Amino acid sequence: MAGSVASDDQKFCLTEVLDTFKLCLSENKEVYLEQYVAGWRGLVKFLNSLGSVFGFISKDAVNKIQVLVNYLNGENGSQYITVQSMVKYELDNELVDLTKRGSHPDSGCRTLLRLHRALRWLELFLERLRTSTEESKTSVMCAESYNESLALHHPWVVRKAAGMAFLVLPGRPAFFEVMNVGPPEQVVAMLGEALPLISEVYQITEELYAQHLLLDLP
Ligand SMILES: CCCCCCCCCCCCC/C=C/[C@@H](O)[C@H](COP(=O)(O)O)NC(=O)CCCCCCCCCCCCCCC
Repeated sequence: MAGSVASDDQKFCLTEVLDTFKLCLSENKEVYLEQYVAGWRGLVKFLNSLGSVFGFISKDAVNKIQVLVNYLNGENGSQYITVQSMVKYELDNELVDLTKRGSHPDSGCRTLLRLHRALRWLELFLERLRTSTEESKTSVMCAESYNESLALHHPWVVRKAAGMAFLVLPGRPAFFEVMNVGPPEQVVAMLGEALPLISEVYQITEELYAQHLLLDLP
């Protein structure tokens, strides 16, 4: 729809954001960095619309998005078209700190890894939302998803702050409202379509990182 592209600030619709992740996959199953980053941008916008308590989370996400955008727009941008090409380029040219942060503290590989771990949180959370009932609490679904994913990589103080932020998440009805997808049945249907793609992007990245022993980059 032309209208939805024209204005960036119009009412948020989560369907469009999740659709961005569909565009991430190339024919031979490589992950386009530009679309991946665009997906995260949309999610951050959504997060911001939930209130300023989430500011410390969106700020970190924005920083990481910016690091990747800078690579994409930089002089070696053509090496950053896909996550696969980025990994190859950075490893071949020794641009990644593998054991301890040193001369390459903000490599594309380590930066993307943080978002990749957050994508797992998203997958778990959306699956819980999809199968939730009217009685389900967003704060609980969010905390459970976080504990199973990102929390495993966060120090105590970050886990504590995150846990406190989750408590002020809007309840399920208001949350669905902000998603702006339509009635609950439509939300469930949309999530059912979006989740397999998010999952695939996650899986492909996970395997790539595992293959190159990059899953614990500092
Ligand atoms: C809907 C509620 C959203 C809750 C978001 C859950 C994720 C909680 C993450 C808490 C991160 C706290 C900020 C600090 C992070 C950093 O320490 C840490 C490590 O980085 P470093 O190695 O460079 O130090 N950074 C990270 O792990 C990256 C975090 C990126 C989080 C992005 C979250 C975007 C959330 C988008 C919400 C969209 C929800 C849509 C659902 C319908």
